[in-house]
This record gives sequence, structure tokens and C-alpha cells, in this order.
Amino acid sequence: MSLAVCFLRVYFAFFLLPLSTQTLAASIYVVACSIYLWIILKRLWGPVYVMGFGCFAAPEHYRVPYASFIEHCSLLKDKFDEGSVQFQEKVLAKAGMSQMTALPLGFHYLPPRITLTNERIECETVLFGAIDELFSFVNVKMEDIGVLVTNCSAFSPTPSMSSMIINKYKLPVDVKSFTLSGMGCSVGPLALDLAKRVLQCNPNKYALVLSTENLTRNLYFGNQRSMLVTNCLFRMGGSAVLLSNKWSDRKMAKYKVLYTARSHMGAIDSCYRSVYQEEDSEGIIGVGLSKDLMKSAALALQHNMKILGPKVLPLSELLLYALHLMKTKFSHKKDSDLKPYIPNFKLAYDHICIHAGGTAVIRAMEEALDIPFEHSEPSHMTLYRFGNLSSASIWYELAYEESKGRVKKGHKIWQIGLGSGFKCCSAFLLAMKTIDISTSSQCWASCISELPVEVPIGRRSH
Ligand SMILES: CC(C)(COP(=O)(O)OP(=O)(O)OC[C@H]1O[C@@H](n2cnc3c(N)ncnc32)[C@H](O)[C@@H]1OP(=O)(O)O)[C@@H](O)C(=O)NCCC(=O)NCCSC(=O)CC(=O)O
Repeated sequence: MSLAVCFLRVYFAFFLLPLSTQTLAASIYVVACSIYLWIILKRLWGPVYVMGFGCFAAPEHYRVPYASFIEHCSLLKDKFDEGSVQFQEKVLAKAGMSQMTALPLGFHYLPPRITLTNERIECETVLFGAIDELFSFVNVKMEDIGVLVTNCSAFSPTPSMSSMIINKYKLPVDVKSFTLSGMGCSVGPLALDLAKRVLQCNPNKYALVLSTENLTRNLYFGNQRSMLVTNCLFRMGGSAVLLSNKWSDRKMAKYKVLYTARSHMGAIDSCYRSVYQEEDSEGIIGVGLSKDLMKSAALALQHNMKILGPKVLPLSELLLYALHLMKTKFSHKKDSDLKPYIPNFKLAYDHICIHAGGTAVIRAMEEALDIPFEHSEPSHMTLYRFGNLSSASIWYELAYEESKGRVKKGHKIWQIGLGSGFKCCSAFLLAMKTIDISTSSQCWASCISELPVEVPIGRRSH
């Protein structure tokens, strides 16, 4: 309203001016309007930077080697029958995970101590750990955080996870906080996308994006196989990422967020049901994983690639694709007889971080993207060292590449989150500088020199 009044005042004042100065005034007015428009557009579409990120590495006493896990389960005779213990043993042997993965302390007791207090403790331990590491790398004060996005699929207490962080770190009273829950493992890039959009409406701010899964209550104590698989794969971890839209931060930033893309396949029943929390026949709640999950993942990825393709593929690939479309249009052959042209996405990125959902998930993505082990190494190694870390896994994968000293200035990173819904969400990042290992998360410090190891099963030969 005030802008309209201001405009009218200027408009009428213009006609009161002598004729000779009207041209000059009009020019000044046009220049001022252009500058104003430029500022608005820059705010809306200005770059968002990743200043740094931290990943939680659980201390030794959280570790669950296979033998401990299986012994623990076999002692819980009222929860698991013998077949379920053996099934978990079989899955663990094929899961591509090491003896170093961790579960929250509540699980280590006999019987497990599943309480709200322990859920909170797990959440605090992981997120405070990741945030403290992040803030040891960046020179930003907590009072400068303007946006907070937390995500955790299976833990949604009140006060919310965001409130937990605001209380601990005394974030400012006007912080814009968002707590995402129930959204599965694809939420890493989705949370980034949300924070990016909020930042674009709030200039000169920092956004803190936190990702974790909570296992204290969400391990499954029953005998349904599709739910037992989750016990074997999901492990403890979380990440904290700091974003900035300050122009002055571009020199200090590690990455620029180039693009984000979200694909939701929830309208298709089989996709919707592929990761599904429900009660089993005994009334025990668990998260069932469908054996068809890989098909949903491939479908969601395909859609995501359609969104990203025009933005990230080099011109040569786009031209080849356009040529193929024209050939299809003018060909006398039926559509089904023509071999589809799949653009070479390997030309679009230097590093790829595929959600480490399980060996079969990574294998399905290797197949869909036609990539060799070298490209999926960060995913396999994250699964090996940490297990399935849900939405945080893509940040551990980037930390792996950084810790190996592989991320150079100008490199492009493609992060792919996959999870319940079924969703595929991805983010393209551009490295603003060659990453100095001392500014990378220490989560890999204890083992990076020994990795990669041979992936025990299912590796494709290239
Ligand atoms: C579970 C695996 C490690 C097993 O490895 P392999 O496939 O090499 O071995 P395999 O085929 O012999 O399977 C071992 C045994 O597990 C059984 N099995 C495998 N997947 C199963 C499932 N979903 N439900 C029930 N049983 C299953 C097999 O039938 C077999 O039992 P038998 O020999 O008795 O027939 C793998 O299949 C895998 O990584 N699956 C994907 C897991 C997954 O869905 N991850 C996404 C999590 S969700 C996520 O990350 C996102 C989110 O939550 O939002």
C-alpha cells in the first residue's frame, strides 16, 4: 500500500517539474526502479552457499559388532524367535556393513531401555555432536542463525526437535524454524531445498539444516521379515549443515547450491507402500521394506533426472538428446521399437553421493546410472563404516570425498536422497575452492587411510 502511495506521489510530483527537468527526472526514476528490481531479483534468486558441515561419529562404546547384535537379539527370547535371529544374521552378513556401526545406548541394555528420555538423549547426542563440529569450522555466531530446518523421520516429540536446538544454542527469538518428520531418507536434499527457498526470501541470513534418524524406539522387536531388515541396516548418525545467502560469504564458502530437485512418486500405490510403518500381525509397530523398493527408487530417480537434465547436462548431451527426439518424431518405426536415448549424466558431476540405503539400493542406482564402483565408493564406504544413516548419509559421503582430498575447486557434486513416499530428492553443489582436509568432518579420521575396502557382496564388475 505504502509503495503504491509513494509511486503516486512521485508520479504527480513529476508533472509539477519544469518541462526541461522532466527528462532528467524520468531517467533517474527508471534507473532507481531498475536498481530496486535488481535487488529484489537478487534476493529471490541470489546464490545460497554451504559454509561447512559436521557429521557425528559415535564414540566406541556405541559400537555394535554383528556378534554382539545377534547375541543381544537371541537373549531377547520373548521378542524374537530363533528364525528371526537367524534371518537377521543372514541379512547382516550380506549388508555390506562393518563391525564399527553404532546403535543408541538404550539398545545396549538387556532388556533394551526404550524410553522417551533415551530417545531425546540419542537425538541430543547426535545433533549436538554434529553442530559442535560444524561450528568448530565456521566463524559464525549462533545469534546470526535466521533459519533452522530439522528433519527426523521417526521421532517427533513436543517441544519439537527445532525447539530442542533453539533451547540448547539460544538461537534468536525471530528464528524461522521448521521440523520435518515422517519424510524418510530422501529429506537431506529436501531440507536443503526448503532452507534455500526460505533464505531466498530472507536476505543476509544463515540457515542451519540438521538431519538424523532416531533408532531408540524404532528398532523392531517382532518377527516379520520385511521389518527385521530395517534392524540390520539402520544405524546411529546425523549431520549439521550451515547455509548462507550473504554475498560477502562467497569467498569463505565451501560450496554453492546450484540446483535442487524433488520427485514424489506417492501417487503410485506400490511406491507409496515401499517403505511403510505399520503394526505387524502381533500389533508390534515396525517399518516394513518392500522387496520392490528398488523399482520405486529407479522410477523416482528417472523423474528426478528429467528435471535436472536440462540444467546440468552439457550442451553436447542436450543436442544429442534433441536429435534423438527428432529422430523418434520422424521415424516410421513404432516408439516401442526405438532404443531410448539415456543422456550421459556422468558428464554432469565429479562426485556423486547416493543415499546409502542398503547394498541393493546402491546397486540399483549403479545400474540406473551406469556407473562404476569408483563413483559409488563414497556410498558403499558410508554403508560399510556407518550403516544406513537415513537423510544424513549424503553428507557423510561428501565428507568421505573431502577426507580423501578429492574435492577440487570447480568440481560438481550430485547428492541423491531416496526414501519413503517414495521420493527422490537431489542437490547439485559446486565446490567454491579446493577443500582443505583440515576443514572436513573428522567422522572418517579413524579409518580413512584403510578405505576403500572390497565390498563383500553384489559388486558389479566394471
Ligand atoms: C537386505 C539386503 C542387504 C540383502 O542382501 P542381498 O539382496 O544381497 O541378499 P539376499 O537377496 O540373499 O537376501 C537375504 C535375505 O533377506 C531377504 N530379504 C531381502 N530384502 C527383504 C525385504 N525387503 N523383505 C523381506 N525379506 C527380505 C531375502 O529374501 C533373503 O532371505 P531368504 O534367503 O530367506 O529368502 C539387500 O537386499 C538390501 O540392501 N536391500 C535393500 C534394503 C532397503 O530396502 N533399504 C532401504 C531402506 S529405506 C531407506 O533407506 C529410506 C527410508 O527409510 O525412507
